[in-house]
Amino acid sequence: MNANNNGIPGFLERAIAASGETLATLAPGEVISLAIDLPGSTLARCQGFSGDCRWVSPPTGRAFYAAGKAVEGSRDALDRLLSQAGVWRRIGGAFALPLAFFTLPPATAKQDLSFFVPRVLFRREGDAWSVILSAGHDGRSPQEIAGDWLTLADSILSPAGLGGEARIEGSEATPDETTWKARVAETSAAIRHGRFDKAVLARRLALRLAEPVDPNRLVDRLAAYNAGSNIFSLPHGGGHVVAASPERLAVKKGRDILSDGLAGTARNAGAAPVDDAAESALFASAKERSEHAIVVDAIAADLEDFCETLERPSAPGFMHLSRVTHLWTPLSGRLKPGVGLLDVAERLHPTPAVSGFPRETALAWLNELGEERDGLYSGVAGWIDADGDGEAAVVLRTAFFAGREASLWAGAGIMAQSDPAAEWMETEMKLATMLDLFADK
Ligand SMILES: C=C(O[C@@H]1C=C(C(=O)O)C=C[C@H]1O)C(=O)O
Repeated sequence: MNANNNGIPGFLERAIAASGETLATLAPGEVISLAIDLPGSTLARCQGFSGDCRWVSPPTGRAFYAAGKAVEGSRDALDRLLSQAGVWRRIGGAFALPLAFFTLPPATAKQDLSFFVPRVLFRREGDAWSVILSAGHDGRSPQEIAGDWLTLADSILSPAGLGGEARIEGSEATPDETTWKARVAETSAAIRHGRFDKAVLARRLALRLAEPVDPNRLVDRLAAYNAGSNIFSLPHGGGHVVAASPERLAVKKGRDILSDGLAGTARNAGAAPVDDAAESALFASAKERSEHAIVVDAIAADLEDFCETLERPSAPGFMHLSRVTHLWTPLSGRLKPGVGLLDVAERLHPTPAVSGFPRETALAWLNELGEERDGLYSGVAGWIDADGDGEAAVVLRTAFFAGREASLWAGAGIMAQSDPAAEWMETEMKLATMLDLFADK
């Protein structure tokens, strides 16, 4: 066992042994989650975590470190788990509700929601730590399940692997700069002809790395520079999606719901915390303000259907990030009884911040231009607990890593008066969030 574990494995072994009889009753279709509050601050001294899934949210003091999949599936299966306590049996743990991770595809794709419940998940809420061990019915004996939990727990509590130096050997932009700028001009012309109001054009930067990198290390480094964002790494399509997302599509706690209207971008040079001139120009720009208003109006219209009350600030504020500043309008409401986080996320996604407006016309236009977003860029990633509370983030400032290949994406909201060179610069600044991971190598 790992030297940094501070007696956690022994503690887990005893807790698991006490639940052995319940494990033996696991029936087909059921999931059992054993939630154990961990003693004191032993985990705070841990020198890094591993695993194949993590979610870190510095502003809330929340972090999840997870490994394995106890069960996975689509929205129906997740609804069944969430709605029937008898199907997702929870044992122990004062506050440590079990949880699932879920994703929605990129704005331009049409797949459904998918989810998984990790086998082992360490959960931090401020100073409180717990571990949630989950198992689906797969024919294994209680002893085998227990052994697997302990092995995975031990692997998570090991510092992240070295994983090579993140040095870039080569890169390729698709489409190239000239083609992308021409697309921007074409899009603005289509808007002036009245086809739609806004479209979010994106582009890909493919990197070839000298060696594979450990996504866990990337998350740690992103957290150091993007402390206001949700930073995560999720297993996806044979690799990992890593992101530092500034945009919360939906956050639900009890019946309170929150959604970020985020659109309109200026540079944030990084030398000073805030670039005042760029910020004032952003606020004063008719183009940026209407691009922003389209997003806020669309989110508000969708939330109205779900909410008893909805609050919406009359003017946007600013969200300052490591490389850019955005116009930001947080909307908050009280949900009607029975409305779930997944209902809200599925309705809002994709917002005009990542697709355009009206949604279907803008998406048809992107399709015509041949934009095929990969990884989870402009999709959604989130977590939901057994009470139905959780968070859905828009997958932005992101890259998909598989072996030595990385695929980075960024986009910009195109309006009638867009300047192709300025929009290209905006995508460069957005890409820099992920490129900064490699800059000092
Ligand atoms: C599309 C992206 O970001 C979105 C688009 C923005 C804009 O057009 O101003 C700002 C924030 C995000 O909602 C991206 O990061 O790729």
